[in-house]
Amino acid sequence: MEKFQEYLIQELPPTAYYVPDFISSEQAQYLMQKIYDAPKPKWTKLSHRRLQNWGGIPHPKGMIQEALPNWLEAPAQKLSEHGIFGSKIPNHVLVNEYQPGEGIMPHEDGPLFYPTIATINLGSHIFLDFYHHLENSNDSKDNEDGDATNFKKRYLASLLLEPRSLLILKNDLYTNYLHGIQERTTDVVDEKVVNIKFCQSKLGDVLTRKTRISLTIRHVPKVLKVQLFKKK
Ligand SMILES: O=C(O)CCC(=O)C(=O)O
Ligand SMILES: [Fe+2]
Repeated sequence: MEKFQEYLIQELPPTAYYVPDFISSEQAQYLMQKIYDAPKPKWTKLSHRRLQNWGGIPHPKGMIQEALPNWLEAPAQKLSEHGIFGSKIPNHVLVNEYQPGEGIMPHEDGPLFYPTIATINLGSHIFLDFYHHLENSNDSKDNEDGDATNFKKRYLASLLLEPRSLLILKNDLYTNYLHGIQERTTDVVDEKVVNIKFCQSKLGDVLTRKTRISLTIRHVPKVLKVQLFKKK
């Protein structure tokens, strides 16, 4: 992890690292091609994004593990060599695709995962927003305001995720805060974007979203050692 020390985001609770230009344009192109080469049924369409699940489906009783394809194994391996997952090797990758105007509700990633997530960003910028948990915000009683107002009050800060960057989230920020992506087609870079010094964009820029892909790389500790089909 020492390698990434210069990319620590001091303005957020521990711990976030934002590494610009983590992969080359060629590597980005290659990953995108592999993602779009996947057969159509590999995509799960949700109402505000679509996704590909690689490595198995995480489940409280344990994930029935499938080997990662080579094109995902390589970046997963590289990340574990950096010590991002302690001694663990990532065994799960969720690919998310967002069209402009799509996003993901504020949420936490939960107990099925080792509490670290590494995200490789492709295609377009996006803002990842962080929120306090209800019990940590100043006014925990105004639940009735409705979700939108509520989240406005609980909003903490954002990271601008530019294409080819790597984001690492762990510790308190992973466990005790929510993250989400607002459903917008443009984003204005303001002082709430706390990683701007690592970005190409500048304060005041208005950024138009294009199709964005994220590779969220994780370690699922609980796996079932079952073999459904005997290998010949
Ligand atoms: O697309 C992203 O960067 C965030 C996705 C996310 O939060 C998740 O898959 O849990
Ligand atoms: Fe998440």
